[in-house]
Amino acid sequence: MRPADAPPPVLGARGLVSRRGGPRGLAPVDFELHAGQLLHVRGANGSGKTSLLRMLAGLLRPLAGSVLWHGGDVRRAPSAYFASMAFLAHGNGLCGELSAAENLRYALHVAGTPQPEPRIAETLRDWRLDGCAGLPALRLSQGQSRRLALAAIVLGGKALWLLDEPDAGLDAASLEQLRAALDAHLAAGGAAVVASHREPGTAAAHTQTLDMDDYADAGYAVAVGVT
Ligand SMILES: Nc1ncnc2c1ncn2[C@@H]1O[C@H](COP(=O)(O)OP(=O)(O)OP(=O)(O)O)[C@@H](O)[C@H]1O
Repeated sequence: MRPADAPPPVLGARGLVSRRGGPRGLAPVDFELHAGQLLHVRGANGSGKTSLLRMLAGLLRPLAGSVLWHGGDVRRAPSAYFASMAFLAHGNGLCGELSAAENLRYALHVAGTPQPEPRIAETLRDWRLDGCAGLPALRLSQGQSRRLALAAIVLGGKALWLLDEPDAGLDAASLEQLRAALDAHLAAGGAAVVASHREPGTAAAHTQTLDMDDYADAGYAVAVGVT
């Protein structure tokens, strides 16, 4: 049980039910995520991982339940929540005609987190995109596009990352870059929800697991891991 003076979780789901359900129907999801923690959402294709992330991102209205941000229902103070959150969907949200560097600047501007040019150049280097910074995004490979979208999330510096299969299409070096970015984000007090068929590779002490298959079998959600 949490001590009375402990801060509430940064993110929580209480009885959250997707109107899409999974293969076994509708079951409520509950979890609590504190600063410095990552929730790994795993499960079979169609088990509801994307639907859960879309509900957390405010893009899919739940059938029941609520999303809590610092203990308060996000519907009561949506601006504070959306200003603190970055969502990476299956698509990368790139503009094909703009160059990789222009896409990065544009994404940061739209997120309200513009960054100085040296930091943009440094991040492009970190993600091994400096060689294609001037290329139109439509010429980027699948993995390069994913890396660019991830670079925007990292550089944006939001407190909460919601990442739907961020590792899709990434090579070994980029997977390592993603793991390091997640570690740094958690170490800085950030939180993340990551849907993936792979283990995120973050320290066990900072990682919870929500298995959508278990919850589909049992009829309710289970979150295990750190307390
Ligand atoms: N746009 C939609 N309209 C209606 N049902 C949908 C829609 N998108 C997904 N579903 C259904 O919702 C359920 C959960 O799908 P979801 O995409 O959340 O699963 P997932 O666990 O992310 O799968 P995957 O691992 O294949 O990405 C599935 O039964 C799917 O058919």
